[in-house]
Amino acid sequence: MSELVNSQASAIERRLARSLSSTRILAQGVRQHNGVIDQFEIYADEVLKAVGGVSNLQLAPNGVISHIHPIAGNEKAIGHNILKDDHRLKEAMLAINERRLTLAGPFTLIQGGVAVIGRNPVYLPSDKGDKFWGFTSALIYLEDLLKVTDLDSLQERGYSYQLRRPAPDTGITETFARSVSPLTEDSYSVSINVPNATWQLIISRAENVSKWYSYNGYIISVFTALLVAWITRFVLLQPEKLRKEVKEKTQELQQLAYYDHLTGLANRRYLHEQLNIVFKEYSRNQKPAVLIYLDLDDFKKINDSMGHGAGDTLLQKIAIRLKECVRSNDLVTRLGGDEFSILLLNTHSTRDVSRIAKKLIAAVERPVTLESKSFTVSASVGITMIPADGHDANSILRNADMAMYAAKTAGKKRFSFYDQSLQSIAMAKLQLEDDLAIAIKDKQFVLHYQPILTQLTDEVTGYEALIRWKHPDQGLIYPDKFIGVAEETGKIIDIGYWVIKEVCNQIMLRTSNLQPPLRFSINLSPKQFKDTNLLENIRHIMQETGVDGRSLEFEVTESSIMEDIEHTNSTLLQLKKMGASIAIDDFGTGYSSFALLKHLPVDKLKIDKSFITDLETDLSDQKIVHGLISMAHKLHLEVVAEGIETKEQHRLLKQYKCDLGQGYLFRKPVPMDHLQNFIYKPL
Ligand SMILES: Nc1nc2c(ncn2[C@@H]2O[C@H](COP(=O)(O)O[C@H]3[C@@H](O)[C@H](n4cnc5c(=O)[nH]c(N)nc54)O[C@@H]3COP(=O)(O)O)[C@@H](O)[C@H]2O)c(=O)[nH]1
Repeated sequence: MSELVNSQASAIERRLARSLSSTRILAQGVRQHNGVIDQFEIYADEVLKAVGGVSNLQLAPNGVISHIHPIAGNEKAIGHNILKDDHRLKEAMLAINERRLTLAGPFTLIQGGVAVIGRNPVYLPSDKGDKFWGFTSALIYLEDLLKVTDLDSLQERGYSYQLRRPAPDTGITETFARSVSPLTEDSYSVSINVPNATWQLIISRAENVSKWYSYNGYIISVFTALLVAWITRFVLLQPEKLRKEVKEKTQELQQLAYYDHLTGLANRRYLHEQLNIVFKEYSRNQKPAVLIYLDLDDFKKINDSMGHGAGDTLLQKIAIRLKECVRSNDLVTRLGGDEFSILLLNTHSTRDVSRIAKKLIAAVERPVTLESKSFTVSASVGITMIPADGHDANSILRNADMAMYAAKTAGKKRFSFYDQSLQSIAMAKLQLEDDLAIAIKDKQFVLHYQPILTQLTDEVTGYEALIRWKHPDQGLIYPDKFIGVAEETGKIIDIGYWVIKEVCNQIMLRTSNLQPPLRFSINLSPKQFKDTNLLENIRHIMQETGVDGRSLEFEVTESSIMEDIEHTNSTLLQLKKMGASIAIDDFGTGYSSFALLKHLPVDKLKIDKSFITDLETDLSDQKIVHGLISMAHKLHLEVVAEGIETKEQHRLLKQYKCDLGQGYLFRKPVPMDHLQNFIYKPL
C-alpha cells in the first residue's frame, strides 16, 4: 500500500512542479521586457503548450489581473485586485514578503470548477533596488491535476482516497478531493509538498473490499482466539483429531491473509514480513539477499484490448513462469496489478543475479495464448542488493521500484541494478525538463554545421545541422544530454520545427550570397517522424522561407522507419515529392535490412561511426563496411561514412568506393559563419 500511495503522491508533486514552472517562464518574459506587456497571448500560448497541465496564465501588475490567456470564460476575473481579496490575500502577501512562488487553493472558481493558483512575484530593478511589479500566475484545475494519477482507476478497483490540506486561515484540516466511498481503517497516508503547504493523500481499500480483506484479518485473530479456547476445552479430550483440524483451519486463514487470490502467489504483506526477517537475520548472521522488482511493459494495452478476464489469465500464466525460474526457497510475490517481486535468499553475486534477471525477462517474453490469440509481453526489472541498497523493507522496495523505472526509461525489456545516483538522476531530469521548457520559450538553441564531402574529390556536397543548447548557466550543452528527455516529454516536436526553420533561413542566406546549392541534412527523431503535422508544417516552413526542397535532406533512424512501415513509406514519399532526399542515419545499429530498404524511397545510408572507429585495425569491421557499401550500391543507394577521424580510415573508405564522408578529419561541427569558404586540404 505504501508504494501505491507514494507513487500517486509523487505523480501529483511532479505535475504540480512542472505546471507551476510556467509562472517562472512568464516572470522571466516580464523581466526581459522590463514589465512592458506586449503580445501576451502569443507568449502565453507557447508557454501553455510547452509546460502542459495549466488551464490559464495570468498577469497581475500591482496585484490587479490585467491579462488572462485563454480569456474565454474568464472575463469576469479581469480587473480583480488580488491584494484586496480577503480569500487570496494571505498567499499573495506571503509571495511578496518571501519573494517566492506560493500556491492558493484549491478553491471553487466563480466561473465553476475547483482549482489551485500558483503566484510568482516579479521584481524589476529600479534606482532604489528591486521593485515589486506584480504577479505571474497559473491556474490549474484540480480535475486536470488528478488526471496524472491512477486515483480514478484505483477507485474502480475498490480503493478509496482523500486529499486534504490545512485550511490557510484556521489550520483545520479540510478534504478537497475524495472518492465516492469513504475511507476505511485499512488506510495509508503520505504528505505531498506543495509551495507553502503540505497536503495529505490517504488511500484505503473501499468499504466492501476492505471489509473482505479486514474480515480475513479479523477472522484470523477472532478465529485464533476461538480456536485457542476450543483447543483448551477439547484438546485434552480428542487430541489427535482436533490438532489436525486446528492445523487445517490455521492454514486456510493464513492463505487468505498472505496470498494473492488471483495467482496464488504470496502477497505484499507476506513479502514485507519476510523482508523484515531477512533484515533481522542479517544483523545476526550477515546473510545478504536480493530483491527483484518486475513490472510488465504495456500490460494496460492487453487489459484495454482484450478485457480484464484475459489480463487476469495472463497474470496467472506469468506467475507460474516466474516461479519456474527460481529455486523453491526463493519467494515470488505479486505486489499488485502487473507488479511482481522475487526475493532471492541464497544468491548475492551480481553475475548470478544478472543471469536470473535475464531468465525472468525471457520467461515473460515467451508468447502467451489468450482467447486463442498469441501475445507477447515483456518485462522491466529493477534489482536491489540487501542490505547494501536499503535499510528496511520499505526502502528496499522503493529502491527496487526506482531501479525498475530506470530499466523502463532505458527502453524496457531489460534489467537495471539500483545505485544511489538514480535518486539524483531523477531530480536532475526533472530540472532538465523545466529548463527545456524555458529554453524553447527563450530560444536558447543554436545550430552547428558539419560538412559532408565526396570521398574521391574531397568537395563539400552538404552540411549536417546539429543542435546545441546555449544554457544561460551551464554553457553549451550537446544534444546527447537533452534530446532523449526532449523526445520523452514531446518537446522534441517544437525543438524540431525550430531546427527546420533555422536551417531553411540559413539556406536562404547562402542562396542570396550566391553560394553553390548544397544539401542541408536535418535529423528527425522517432517522435518527430510520427508527428501527424510533420508534412504540413515542413511544407509551410518551405513556403514561408522560400526554400527549394532539393536543398533539404532528412535523416531518419532505423528505429523510426521500422515502427510502422506503411506510415514510413507514405511519409518518405511525400518528403521526396517536396524535393527532399532521405538518408537512413546510424545504419547498421538497428534492425532494418536491405530487403526492407529495397521497398522504401531512400537515397542514402549513413554507416554508423561505431563501424568506422576501429576500421584500421578491426578486420570484421572492414568486412562489414565493405559489404554494406557494395550492397547499398546494388540498390542504387549512396553511402555516407560517419565519424571519419584518420587519414587511414579515409583511405580505406575510398578503396571501398564509399561515396561520401563526414568526420573530425575534415571538420568538427561549428557555427555556419566559421565555415564560410571552407575547403578541405589534406596535408
Ligand atoms: N532530433 C534531432 N537530433 C539531433 C539534432 N542535432 C543532433 N542530434 C542528434 O544528437 C546526437 C549527437 O549529436 P552531436 O553531439 O552533434 O554529434 C554529432 C557529431 O558531432 C558527431 N561526429 C561527427 N563526426 C565525428 C567524428 O569524427 N568523431 C566523433 N566521435 N563524433 C563525430 O556525430 C554526431 C552526428 O551523428 P548523426 O546524426 O548520427 O550523423 C546525434 O545522434 C544526432 O543525430 C537535431 O537537431 N534533432
